[in-house]
Amino acid sequence: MTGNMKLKICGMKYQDNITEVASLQPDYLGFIFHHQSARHFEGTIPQISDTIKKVGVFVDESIDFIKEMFEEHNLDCVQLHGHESPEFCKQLKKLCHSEFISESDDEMLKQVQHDNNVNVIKVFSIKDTFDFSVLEPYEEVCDYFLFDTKGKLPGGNGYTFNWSVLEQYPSTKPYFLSGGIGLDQVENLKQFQESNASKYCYAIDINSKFEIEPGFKNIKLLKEFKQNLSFRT
Ligand SMILES: O=C(O)c1ccccc1NCC(=O)[C@H](O)[C@H](O)COP(=O)(O)O
Repeated sequence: MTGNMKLKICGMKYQDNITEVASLQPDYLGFIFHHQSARHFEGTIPQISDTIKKVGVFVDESIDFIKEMFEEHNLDCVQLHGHESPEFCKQLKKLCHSEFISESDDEMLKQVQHDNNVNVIKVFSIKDTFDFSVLEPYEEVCDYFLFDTKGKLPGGNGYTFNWSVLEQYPSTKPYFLSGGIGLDQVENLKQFQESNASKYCYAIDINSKFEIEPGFKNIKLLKEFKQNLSFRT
């Protein structure tokens, strides 16, 4: 079934480019807070539509650093690309824009904090096979899974994995499909969307295949991609 997925554009770096990409109305924009990445984000995120969720991408960072970036950039989601444990995700789930949830008895306060809570996206890298049992301890402590291609780098490797592995997906948790997705994958994506493997595929995540240079996105290619695949609004 086409037209039923959200779109995340990851690895945003430059102010004007962020504004231009945001005008295409993706559902998510990703900012990488990892110094070793060529897409490492510094500075201020310009004002963008409230309908676009801001995702902070982290690799084995401390809770304190994630919390600092979450507040400074008013992030909606935290994407964990390293070896973060289920316990770490559980701690992060408590993150919200007021403060960490206290053991308050005030139901109203709890509700407000709940609405402000971060969405945790835990990343797993796949090549040709994947042991899905590793997902089990994360089921209760994150909101989405993201499946990326295993490569030399923690992310942004620029090539796809064997999506048919996802036919064995044992969970009902919505997931992001990522890794090397470009215009050349449009036909494969349409086929994937028709297959059982995509039943819980919630969003498509794109990055390096739409760049003029690392972090600088090609608007023309992005428009073409959006036109070729209809996304859920
Ligand atoms: O893109 C990076 O440089 C990066 C570095 C470290 C951690 C994560 C990173 N990217 C996160 C993403 O969500 C990418 O969109 C994902 O890895 C797919 O990238 P690509 O293969 O280039 O489409």
